This record gives sequence, C-alpha cells and structure tokens, in this order.
Amino acid sequence: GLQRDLMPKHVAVILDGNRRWGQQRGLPVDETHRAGGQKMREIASLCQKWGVKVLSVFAFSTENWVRPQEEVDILMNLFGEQMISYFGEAMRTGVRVSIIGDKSKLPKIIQNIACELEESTKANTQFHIIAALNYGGQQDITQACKKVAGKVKEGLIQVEDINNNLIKEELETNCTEYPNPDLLIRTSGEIRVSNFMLWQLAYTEMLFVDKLWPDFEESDFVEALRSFQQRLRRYGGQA
Ligand SMILES: CC(C)CCOP(=O)(O)OP(=O)(O)O
Ligand SMILES: [Mg+2]
Repeated sequence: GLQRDLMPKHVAVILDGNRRWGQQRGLPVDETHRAGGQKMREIASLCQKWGVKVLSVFAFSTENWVRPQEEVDILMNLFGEQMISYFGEAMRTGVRVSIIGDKSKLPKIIQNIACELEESTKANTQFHIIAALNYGGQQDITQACKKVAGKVKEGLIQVEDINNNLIKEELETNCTEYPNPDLLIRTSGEIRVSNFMLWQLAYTEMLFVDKLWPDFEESDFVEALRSFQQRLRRYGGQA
C-alpha cells in the first residue's frame, strides 16, 4: 500500500493524448478538450486527497500555437471557463492558483482572469496549482538570467556572486515551498519533456504512461504514486 510519508510533495503532469482520445470516439475538438479539462480538475482533487501539496500541469506549450486557429480558440476559451468556474472553489478550499508562461500572447480576457485568480488566491496555503500556459522551460531560464543580469547592471550583485540559487530564485516556479516536481507524469505514450520545466525537473522521477489523458483514472494515479514510492524505497536500499 501507499505510505503517507513517501508521498511526492510536488507532482507535475504533461497531459497529452486528448485529440487521439477524441478521434477514437468521433468527438468534436471542443468536447475533446473539455474532457481533458475535466480530467485536470479530477487529478487536482486526487492530489489533495492523497496529500500532494503542489500540482503543476502543462496545459499549453509555446508549440501549441501552430494548431488550427479554431482549436487554439477552443483551448483559450476553455482555460478562461475553467479559471472562472474554479475561482469560487479555490477560495473556499484554500487553493492557490499560479499561471506561469508568457501571458502577453494570451487573449487579453484570459490574461485578466489569470491575474485576478492569481492575485485573489496567492495567500491560500492548502494546495497549490501551477498551470503552465504558453510556457517554455528554456524561455523560463532565459528570463531568469535576464533578471540576474539586470541586478548586476544595477550594481546590486557582482558577476562572481551569480550561482544556481540566484537563477533558481528568478524562475517562474520559485513561488512555492516545493518549487521542483518530485514526480512527473506524461500520458499518451510520448516519451519527451517538450521544453517543460527544464531546470526544475533536474532530479524529478519521470513516469511515462500509455493511457491517453482523458482516460487517466484514480487507479492510474495511485499506480503512479506507488511506482514513485517503489523507486524511493530502492534508492533507500542502495544507501
Ligand atoms: C494542448 C494540450 C492541452 C492537449 C494535449 O493533447 P493533444 O491535443 O496533444 O492530443 P494528441 O497528442 O492526441 O494530439
Ligand atoms: Mg499531443
């Protein structure tokens, strides 16, 4: 069985396989991605049920802009709808929501909802959801380096002072006590990191499962947690 003290504090998910799932069922794109969004809500609840403290989800990458405009619009509308409908629940249940990535390319209305949701929930401490929208791991590291370079330019620090911690503090995910994912789950059989949180994933246990994202159930999540705990125990065995 699962041990409470071996739970991952921060779980990251690269949800993948929505379109294949929809095609298998002859569903239109909006119903397909709606199912994906619903699954995200379910997994967020499961994380809280099992004592995970932070859930990061890769919901839209910089590469997704090349999709048909109709699909991008559907995804953007869905993100807006999800943030608005989740607003009340987040405030009631003490959930903090952060939206990371380059928001400037998102529709203005989505930017506004995201900022409002982040601002209103930033003091919440029960659970933390980090939604990566138009996020890229290389872009994250680059913007962090620019911030550090700015501090050198302002004479706040010397070049010799630059170390990993100074960069880490400027990453978009440094806003939590558990900034680095302990477990990364990617669905649909793709075995790639796809420019997700490159710096943060340095020591993350990675699990790639064949199930398509909308088919990912509680039993699959429990299996992922068990697999994670198995690895920790083996590591302990080597000590
Ligand atoms: C963009 C993201 C939220 C959806 C992930 O699923 P997907 O659309 O990449 O689905 P496929 O990998 O089956 O094309
Ligand atoms: Mg895909």
